[in-house]
Amino acid sequence: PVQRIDIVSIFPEYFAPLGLSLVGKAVASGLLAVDVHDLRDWTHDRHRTVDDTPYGGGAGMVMKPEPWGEALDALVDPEQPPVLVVPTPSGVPFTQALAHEWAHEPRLLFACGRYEGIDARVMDHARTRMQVREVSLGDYVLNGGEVAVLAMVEAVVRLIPGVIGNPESLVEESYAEGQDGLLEYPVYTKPASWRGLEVPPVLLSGDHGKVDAWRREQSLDRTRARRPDLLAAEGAVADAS
Ligand SMILES: Nc1c(O)cccc1[N+](=O)[O-]
Repeated sequence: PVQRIDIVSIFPEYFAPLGLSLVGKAVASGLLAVDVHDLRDWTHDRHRTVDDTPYGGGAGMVMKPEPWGEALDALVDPEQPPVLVVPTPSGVPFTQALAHEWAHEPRLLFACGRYEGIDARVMDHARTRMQVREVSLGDYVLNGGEVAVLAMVEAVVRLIPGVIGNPESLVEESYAEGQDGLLEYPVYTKPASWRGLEVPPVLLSGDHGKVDAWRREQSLDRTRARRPDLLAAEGAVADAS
């Protein structure tokens, strides 16, 4: 499983929360090392410049290749190169399957770029010495990759055996799926009545068959309403079988 995660960003303070969460516990228990680096440590000019205007024109700024090249030179061990993960809106979708895949990698290096992106030659050059994964968390505009890296690091680290107390190996688990690719059903706990709102009586019936049936119906209703795309995939499987 993952033993070492490096994160490079011009906002290293963004990753302070990692020390609090389950990631912090995993690091404290020696399960893995997580190191955050300031990209500007690999600049040499007075203003510690990391970006410049785009060739070909256009708005915004692009991250210069030199600092990234030097950062990767410093952080990549040729004997055990990491998977380089670059969050970008132009990436392939990040999925639970990818989280599982990366949880098996001994080393991961997350490169946080600004929205307009990192000079493409950085990824091209990196591909000569490590696997490079350009991934997107979703189709919305962020100002940089830091938020995406926080999400991806959590998704990956929680899968490492021993991190959330699950001694077994990387158990295959679905993402939002309650069962069979459907969304989770609604959940309830005490009190049975709250502000005039009652817990669905079936859940208090003690009839596990009825509870299971009710939950499946709820999952189906929710999936139809919120994620018809999952049903299409489900349907496709049904058709194929
Ligand atoms: N969407 C977005 C962005 O706008 C900037 C950096 C990373 C991402 N992303 O991973 O989805």
